[in-house]
Amino acid sequence: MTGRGGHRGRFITLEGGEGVGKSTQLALLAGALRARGFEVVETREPGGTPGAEAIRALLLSGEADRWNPQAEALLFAAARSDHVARVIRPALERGAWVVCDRYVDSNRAYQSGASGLADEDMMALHRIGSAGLMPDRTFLLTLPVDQAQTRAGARDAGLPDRFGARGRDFHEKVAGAFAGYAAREPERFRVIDTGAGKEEVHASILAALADLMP
Ligand SMILES: Nc1ncnc2c1ncn2[C@@H]1O[C@H](COP(=O)(O)OP(=O)(O)O)[C@@H](O)[C@H]1O
Ligand SMILES: Cc1cn([C@H]2C[C@H](O)[C@@H](COP(=O)(O)OP(=O)(O)O)O2)c(=O)[nH]c1=O
Repeated sequence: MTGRGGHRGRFITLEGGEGVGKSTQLALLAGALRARGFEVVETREPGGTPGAEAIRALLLSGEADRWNPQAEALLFAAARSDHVARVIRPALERGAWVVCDRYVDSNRAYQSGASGLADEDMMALHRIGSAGLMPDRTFLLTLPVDQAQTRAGARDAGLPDRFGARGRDFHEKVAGAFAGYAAREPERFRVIDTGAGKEEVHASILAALADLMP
């Protein structure tokens, strides 16, 4: 999509399990892109619009079994549909860069890879809800599950949400599913280990965006 001045907006997503460093890296990346003079829209899923934030509250609070996996998948796709239509597409059309904390690959990894639904069904929901809009680049941030849980535990002061509260096996399945998608789509994905310091990880992410810079 080409904005005014001929600059094409880019759509970047950060994916990975809880506590791997997505929000930290999103803020650093947005700052670096702004320093290069781009308009940058920082956003997250589920959420990013009033309607999608309302759905987020339904999804992340309450009992572990509040929703069955099918209902959960539909709610995430509904939140994404509103977010894409009201925020992401308009931003890309005016030539902005959009950096988003989680997107459809989270739907695939959590509701399909770890909860047993079919990946093709998640992609079908994405086609219906969001015309299948895919990112230009997806960073899969990786860290061993126990280290990520330690980081998330320190951040959340021992109060995890409905997903964070699931067991280690669930989070291992999520990580395995993400790795599988990244291996199958090497053009779109870059896998970044976040065991190093924040600035070092940030530098790796910027280097892995060089081919998309105008
Ligand atoms: N490279 C890093 N090294 C050490 N701690 C980090 C690093 N990146 C993030 N953290 C810390 O780990 C916690 C989880 O990071 P966060 O960015 O919130 O993860 P996510 O958004 O993936 O859940 C935060 O307290 C953050 O400050
Ligand atoms: C976007 C999305 C998120 N999720 C889950 C992953 C997270 O556990 C939760 C969002 O919580 P969030 O607090 O944003 O994640 P993090 O702890 O990584 O900062 O929702 C899905 O299961 N499917 C999806 O499509």
